[in-house]
Amino acid sequence: MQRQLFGKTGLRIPPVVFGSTSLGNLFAEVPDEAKQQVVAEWFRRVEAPVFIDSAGKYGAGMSLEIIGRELARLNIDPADVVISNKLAWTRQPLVGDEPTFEPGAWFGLTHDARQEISYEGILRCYHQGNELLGDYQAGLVSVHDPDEYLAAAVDPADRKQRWHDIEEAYRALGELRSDGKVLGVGVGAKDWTSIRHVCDRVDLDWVMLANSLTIMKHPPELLAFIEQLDEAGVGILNAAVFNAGFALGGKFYDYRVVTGESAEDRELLDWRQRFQTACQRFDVAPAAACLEFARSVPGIQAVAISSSSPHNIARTVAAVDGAAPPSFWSHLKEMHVIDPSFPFLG
Ligand SMILES: NC(=O)C1=CN([C@@H]2O[C@H](COP(=O)(O)OP(=O)(O)OC[C@H]3O[C@@H](n4cnc5c(N)ncnc54)[C@H](O)[C@@H]3O)[C@@H](O)[C@H]2O)C=CC1
Ligand SMILES: Cc1ncc2c(c1O)C(=O)OC2
Repeated sequence: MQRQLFGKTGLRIPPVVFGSTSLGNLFAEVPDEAKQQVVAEWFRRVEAPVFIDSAGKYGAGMSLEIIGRELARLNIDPADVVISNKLAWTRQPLVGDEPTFEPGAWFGLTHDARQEISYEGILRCYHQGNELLGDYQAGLVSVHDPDEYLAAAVDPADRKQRWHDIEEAYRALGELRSDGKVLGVGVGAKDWTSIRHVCDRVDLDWVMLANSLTIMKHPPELLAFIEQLDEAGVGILNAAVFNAGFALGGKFYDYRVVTGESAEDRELLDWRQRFQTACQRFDVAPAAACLEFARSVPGIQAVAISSSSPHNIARTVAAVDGAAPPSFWSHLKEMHVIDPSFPFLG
């Protein structure tokens, strides 16, 4: 498993990094036992230092808390782990029965979360994250989902204010970097055009794309942006490369349920059918195809995968080093399962 230099962070990272939404009960309450096994599997399947992606939002701090607890239980040396914490939400006491943020997404939470994007707010996210991590610390930090923060603007003046908040948050993160507290500053978002906007205004070391460059979706404009990032020496993590599980048969596509009722949904289901048929014909595991595709564009150093079950981690990690035959990729292009003009693979 070949490690690569990660943007301007100075870190050498493995081709697979571990996402941790499931430790925060995204879409389902995962038993604590399974979470313990998931963290242990990370260290069994990838040579240290292992790279973990988390966020204060994941389970309103639950994901960070469990990471800290399990690393300590496994006696992991802090030098053997890199934790990337996406900042924007702080843990708050739970008032009432249900958390108020992202209803329907998180299950079995003990806390609520509040969005805090500003100079002071982002520092609160950072410090609280390190408290939740206990003996460990975030070595990388980013602003989480600036796309959603901007999309919530009610008018142009509000949007301008929100950009100001984001820039102030980055001013604070830049200080953490120049003080030597963190190794790099980045961004994590599902709308890659918002990442491009941030890159135009802020000096980033790395970015995390989510739901954006996948076997299902790979617009040429994004490929051009990735090339630009690569030339500028900005690191790239590719996340949610199964489009939140949809490509593998899950019911969520980019974190919304596909019911099959709209024309768009029918197209998605039709795509999946054609993808699965091709995988069967060439005897390629769908997850392996998604992972190879997600790493095929130069400039991407790693994919972020998350798992609610400890059982598929070994398989997923093994798949990252595998390669499907070129004939499989040309077939996907011929069948328009992937864009025939995609310049890599096959
Ligand atoms: N805004 C941001 O910055 C975002 C960051 N992320 C990061 O990326 C990570 C991965 O995203 P996910 O939400 O997990 O989306 P994903 O596209 O990786 O899909 C995950 C789903 O696929 C399943 N799965 C994983 N490996 C499998 C296998 N080998 N066989 C069958 N099923 C398998 C998982 O159990 C889960 O249901 C997150 O944990 C997070 O760290 C994800 C989304 C947004
Ligand atoms: C809004 C939202 N939905 C799902 C996910 C994230 C997110 O920010 C994330 O970072 O990982 C999965």
